[in-house]
Amino acid sequence: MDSKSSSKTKTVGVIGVGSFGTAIANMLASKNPVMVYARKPEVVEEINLQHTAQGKALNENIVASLDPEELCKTCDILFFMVPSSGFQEVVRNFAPFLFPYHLIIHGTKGLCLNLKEGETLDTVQKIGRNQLLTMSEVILHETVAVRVGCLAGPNLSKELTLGQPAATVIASKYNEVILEGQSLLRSEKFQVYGNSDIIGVEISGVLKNIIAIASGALAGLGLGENAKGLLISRGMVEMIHLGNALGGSIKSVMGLAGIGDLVATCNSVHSRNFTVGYRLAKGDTLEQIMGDMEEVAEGINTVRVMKAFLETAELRAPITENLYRVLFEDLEIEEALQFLMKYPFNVDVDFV
Ligand SMILES: NC(=O)C1=CN([C@@H]2O[C@H](COP(=O)(O)OP(=O)(O)OC[C@H]3O[C@@H](n4cnc5c(N)ncnc54)[C@H](O)[C@@H]3O)[C@@H](O)[C@H]2O)C=CC1
Ligand SMILES: O=C(CO)COP(=O)(O)O
Repeated sequence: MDSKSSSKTKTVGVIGVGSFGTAIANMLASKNPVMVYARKPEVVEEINLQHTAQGKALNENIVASLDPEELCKTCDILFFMVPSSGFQEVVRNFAPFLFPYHLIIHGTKGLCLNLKEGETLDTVQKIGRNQLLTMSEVILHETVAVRVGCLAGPNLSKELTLGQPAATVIASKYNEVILEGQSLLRSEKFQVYGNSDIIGVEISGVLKNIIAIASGALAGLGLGENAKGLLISRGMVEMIHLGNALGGSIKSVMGLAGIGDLVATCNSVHSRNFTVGYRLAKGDTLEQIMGDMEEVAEGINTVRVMKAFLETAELRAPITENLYRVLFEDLEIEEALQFLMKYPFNVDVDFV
């Protein structure tokens, strides 16, 4: 495989300058020059002239470009940090300029649908595993890139930006992707673990958002730590069964991307997903919340997608199913909670 990445300092690409993209770009820029891609000329100009992105401070080692071709020519290693809703479109814009020597790591905690033209989730209602794509699968479908990885774990961007200690997992089938990600991101304040189960790590990051919404709802109802402990442990079991059905291993849910991120996002007002649940419990409607939230809460779409997947998988996922009814069928949160409290869970640990 031919590679251009032999020089000591290499320019690393970051696609997306939202909360997470900015935090990761700053971390990468403490070791290497970084080129970020933004789609709006005013954002590119702000970064290049003022070293800020929508008001957030950026390392002076970071330059911005509007041009996917320039990023792909300049950078052998690209971090895709855009929400799942725009992921396929962005990857398609980059696809003509990507080669097998490129190494791609994404940080997106959502899913894409792989439906026939004209079909939507509303028209199909049920989906199977082959109609769902994780972001690494999108990259592999849309491009000639081979060395693909993901980054997931308890990584609330506000805490990363403050330089607080944290850790992440880089998952890939290719050890060189893990090693490269570790060498680019590892610092005194940021540990980087490796995992070869990329699907399990991606799915852990995706599914914990569902439980984070539910946790925010419990907090909004004024409930305490016992209820949260119950939710997180039953949520973990649900993630294990769903993750398994989607092709991930139990082990990945037990690690940083699963339990680690569950603990972080189920407890933090900095989590957008937690905030969605909290506001719902305080009486806001989903329309109001989505209307005034500037950043993406991936869990809302994930609940819809997983509900459609549950229609074909022979599985029950009571937290996801009840949250679906709260979000999309006007079930009161108190009623969903009562339903869950009466649910005939019996065995504590049924997955080992
Ligand atoms: N914010 C956080 O603490 C963390 C976020 N994540 C994940 O990272 C992903 C991105 O999240 P955030 O950065 O927080 O979102 P955000 O809402 O702050 O920013 C998203 C960025 O993507 C850009 N974008 C969206 N669609 C685009 C398109 N079609 N073309 C080009 N750019 C596009 C937006 O302009 C924006 O700059 C999500 O999947 C999220 O779950 C993962 C870990 C932590
Ligand atoms: O995934 C995250 C932290 O690890 C961020 O969570 P939110 O998307 O809920 O803000």
